[in-house]
Amino acid sequence: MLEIKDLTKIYTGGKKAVDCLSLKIETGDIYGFIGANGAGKTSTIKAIVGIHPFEFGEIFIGGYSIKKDPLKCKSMLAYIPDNPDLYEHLTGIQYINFIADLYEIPLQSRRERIRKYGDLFEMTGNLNKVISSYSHGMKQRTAIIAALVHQPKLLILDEPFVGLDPKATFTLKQVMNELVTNGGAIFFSTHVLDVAEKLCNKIAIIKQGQLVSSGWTEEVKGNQSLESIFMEVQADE
Ligand SMILES: Nc1ncnc2c1ncn2[C@@H]1O[C@H](COP(=O)(O)OP(=O)(O)OP(=O)(O)O)[C@@H](O)[C@H]1O
Repeated sequence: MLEIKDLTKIYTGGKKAVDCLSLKIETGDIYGFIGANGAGKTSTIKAIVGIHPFEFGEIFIGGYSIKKDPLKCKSMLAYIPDNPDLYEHLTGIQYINFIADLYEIPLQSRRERIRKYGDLFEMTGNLNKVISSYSHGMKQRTAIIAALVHQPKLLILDEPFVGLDPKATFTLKQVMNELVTNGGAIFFSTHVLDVAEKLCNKIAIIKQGQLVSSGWTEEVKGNQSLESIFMEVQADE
C-alpha cells in the first residue's frame, strides 16, 4: 500500500531531516512511527502525503509514485496533521462537505458516513456551528470525520492522540482497527508509547533521520516494553 524507498529530505539551509529511510506498509497494517522530538517523523509524513518535495528516493502509494502521479496517490489517502488547520469561517458540516466534494463522494454515502462518524465522535450536534467556535479537540474530530468521509485506503496521521479526550481516543482506536479490517492501512506518528504498543502490529523507530528498527511490534520490542526499547535507542550513540 505504501512503499518508502531511500527517502532523503534536506531542508533549505542543509538540514538533513530524513536520511535514506525505507519502509513498507502493507494492507492491514497499523504502523506506528516513533522517535524523539526532531527525529524526522513529520518530515517523513509530509513527504509521503505530497506536501514536502524530497531530494532523493521514491514513495509509492498503491504502486503509484507521489512524485509522478500525485493526484492518483492523493485520491487513495487521507492525512490528518498534528494541528489541523481548518477553514475557520466554515461550519463543520460545510468543511466536511467541501472535502467530500473534492473526492466526489455521492450524496447518499456521504450522508451515511457523516452521520456514522459524527455520532461516533459525538460531533453531530456541533456540525452546524462555525469552526472558529470549536475547541482544539472538536477541530481534531472534525478533521478525522472529513478524512474518513472518502474511505481512504491509506490513512496517515501525525500525533493523532494529542488533544483528544479519552472517549474520542477510544473511538479513534476503534475506527483505526475497522479501517484496516476493511482492507486499509495506517501509518501514524506518536509519542504515546503504550498506545502504540497495544494498537500497532508494526513499529518503526527513527533517530536523527535514520531508521534504527522496524517490523512486527513483538519483534521490535522483544520481551521488553516499547518504552525500554525507546530509551535504549536514545541512549545508544
Ligand atoms: N521547515 C524546516 N526548515 C528547516 N529545518 C526543518 C524544517 N522543519 C523541520 N526541520 C528540522 O528537521 C528535523 C526533523 O524535524 P521533524 O519536524 O520532522 O521532527 P519530528 O520527529 O516530527 O519532531 P516532533 O516529535 O518534535 O514533532 C529537525 O531538526 C527540525 O529542526
